[in-house]
Amino acid sequence: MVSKPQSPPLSRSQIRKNIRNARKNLSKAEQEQAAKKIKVNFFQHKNPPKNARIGLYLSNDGELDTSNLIQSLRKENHRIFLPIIHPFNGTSLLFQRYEENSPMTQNRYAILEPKLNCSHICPLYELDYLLMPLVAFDKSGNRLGMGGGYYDKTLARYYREHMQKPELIGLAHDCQQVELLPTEAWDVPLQQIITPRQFYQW
Ligand SMILES: Nc1nc2c(c(=O)[nH]1)N(C=O)[C@@H](CNc1ccc(C(=O)N[C@@H](CCC(=O)O)C(=O)O)cc1)CN2
Ligand SMILES: Nc1ncnc2c1ncn2[C@@H]1O[C@H](COP(=O)(O)OP(=O)(O)OP(=O)(O)O)[C@@H](O)[C@H]1O
Repeated sequence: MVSKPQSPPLSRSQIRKNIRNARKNLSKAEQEQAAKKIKVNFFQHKNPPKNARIGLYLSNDGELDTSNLIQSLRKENHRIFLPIIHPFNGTSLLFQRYEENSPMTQNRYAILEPKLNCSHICPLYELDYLLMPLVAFDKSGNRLGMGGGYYDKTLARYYREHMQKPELIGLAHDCQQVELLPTEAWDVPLQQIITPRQFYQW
């Protein structure tokens, strides 16, 4: 039998482009549904410790909307932290407390982040969970991000020093799953991924 010619595997940048388009094409109604389901799914599978410290993100570029989840976590007295692009090295992330009245500013990608206040920064190893944005994920928990390497660089430094906390959890739409991602040495795989439909754990 003649086997079908295989198309070459897509590159990281091609996958990034395709999946960014797919999630940007989700309708407003689909985004709202997804935001509600992710909240339900989170509390179904995770039982945060009392007054947990949770790293999160504010959605951009069709990412899964975290606003419902943030509201519910706050109601239960958990503490939310958002990424700030490091003011000195510009290549890694700091996590700063995000409250309802926190002063905010736009970063270089026009994403809102808390205005730097060193006394509100939480060291990574004191976060219980880090809920991370991603562009694509595969069946092994590999993660492809926006291409800045911010999370990879932040976690690489951290991983050399600490191992236990935080739990690394990706949040994504179901359409962001791909069969196999081409990986790089610096990629930090996720331990769990929550989508509106599924909970994956490795
Ligand atoms: N919501 C959210 N916040 C986040 C991240 C994220 O992925 N999502 N990040 C995760 O690391 C960091 C920011 N990383 C980003 C990297 C690239 C682009 C981006 O839009 N790039 C443009 C080109 C921008 C330019 O250079 O002008 C593009 O690719 O179209 C956005 C965020 C920190 N905060
Ligand atoms: N631990 C690291 N040390 C040094 N450079 C790194 C490290 N991690 C990533 N990089 C650099 O960052 C660049 C972007 O990496 P990559 O494409 O994996 O980012 P990403 O995972 O898509 O983005 P992000 O983590 O911000 O969501 C790469 O070209 C790589 O050279």
